[in-house]
Amino acid sequence: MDVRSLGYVVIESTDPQKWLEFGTDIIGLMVAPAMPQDGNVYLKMDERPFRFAIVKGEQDRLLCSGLELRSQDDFEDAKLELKAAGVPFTVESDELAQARKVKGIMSLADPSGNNLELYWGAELDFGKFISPKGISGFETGLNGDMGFGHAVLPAAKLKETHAFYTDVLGFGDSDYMHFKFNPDPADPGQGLHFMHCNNPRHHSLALYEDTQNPVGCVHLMVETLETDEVGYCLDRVEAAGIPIVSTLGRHTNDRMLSFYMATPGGFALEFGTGGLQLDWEHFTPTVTTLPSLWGHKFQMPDG
Ligand SMILES: Cc1ccc(O)c(O)c1CC[C@@H]1C(=O)CC[C@]2(C)C(=O)CC[C@@H]12
Ligand SMILES: [Fe+2]
Repeated sequence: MDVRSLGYVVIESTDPQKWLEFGTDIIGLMVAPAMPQDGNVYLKMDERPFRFAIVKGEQDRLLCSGLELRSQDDFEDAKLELKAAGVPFTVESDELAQARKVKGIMSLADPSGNNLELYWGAELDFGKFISPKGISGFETGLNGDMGFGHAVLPAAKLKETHAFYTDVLGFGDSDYMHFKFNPDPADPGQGLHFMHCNNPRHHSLALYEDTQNPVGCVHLMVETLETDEVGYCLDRVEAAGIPIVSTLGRHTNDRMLSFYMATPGGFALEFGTGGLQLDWEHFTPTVTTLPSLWGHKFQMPDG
C-alpha cells in the first residue's frame, strides 16, 4: 500500500468549543470557512479545507486518523491488500466522504485498536489560510501532500501493530527508541517505532508501547515554517496557563525544534519547526538511544 500522508484527524470532544478556542487562540489555526455548519468544529492550516475535525461526544479522545491515498486505483488496490491480509474494513458512505471533503473512505482499526480512515480524492479548495495569530504557514508540503504533521499513537500490542503498519499499510521504518522509566527489572520498558509514509517527513506516525492510554493518542505534531512561531506559541501557552508537557528542545532523529503542551483532548500537541525532510531511497533506518539533543524535559504523569 502506498499511503502518502497523515491528512487529518477526527477528535471527539465533550466540549468542542474548547478546541475551537485552543486551536485558534493558542495554535493559530483558522476556523475552516468552507466547512458545513454542522455543529462540528473544523480547523484549517493550509490549502486543504480542514485538517482537524472536532465532533461532540461523550469522551475526550482521538477518534480516528485519516491516511491519504493518491488515487481511486490505489484505493481499490488497498481493499484487495486488506482482504488478502485478513484485515476487516468498512467502505464508508458517500455522505461521510462528503463531510470529510474526500471522494472515498474506508475505515479500519490497527491491532491496538486505533481507528483509521484510508481515503482518496482529497479536495483542495485553496482557501487562503489566514492565521488568527499571524502565523505565515505550516509545513505541509506542496498542495498539502506532506500531511498536517505526525501522530504518536498508543500501541499496547507494539510488535503486531508495527507489523501491521509496515507489512500491510506499507509504512517504512525511520527510527526506533526504547525507554525505561521504571527501574524495576520486571518492567521491560517501552518501545517507540517512528515510521514514514510516502512523503519526506521523518515520521508521519509513531507507535508508543503505551498500555494505559484512555484518549487514543500520545501526541499530535504540527510544524510551522518559521522558528519564531514556536517561541510566540510558547508565550501564548504560558500566558493562558496551559500545562507544558515538555519544555523546548531539539529531537535527535528528526532534528525538530519543538515543545509540547496539553490539549483539551487529554493528549499532547507538539508544536515544532525545522524537521528533517528525507529522501527515503537513500535513508537507512536508525536505532536511537537519546530522544533529544538538548531540552525536552517531559513532565512525567507521576511527577
Ligand atoms: C523522541 C522523539 C523524537 C521525535 C518526536 O517527534 C517525538 O515526539 C519524540 C518524543 C516521543 C515520546 C513521546 O511522545 C511520549 C513521551 C516520551 C516517551 C518521553 O518521555 C521522551 C520521548 C517521548
Ligand atoms: Fe513527536
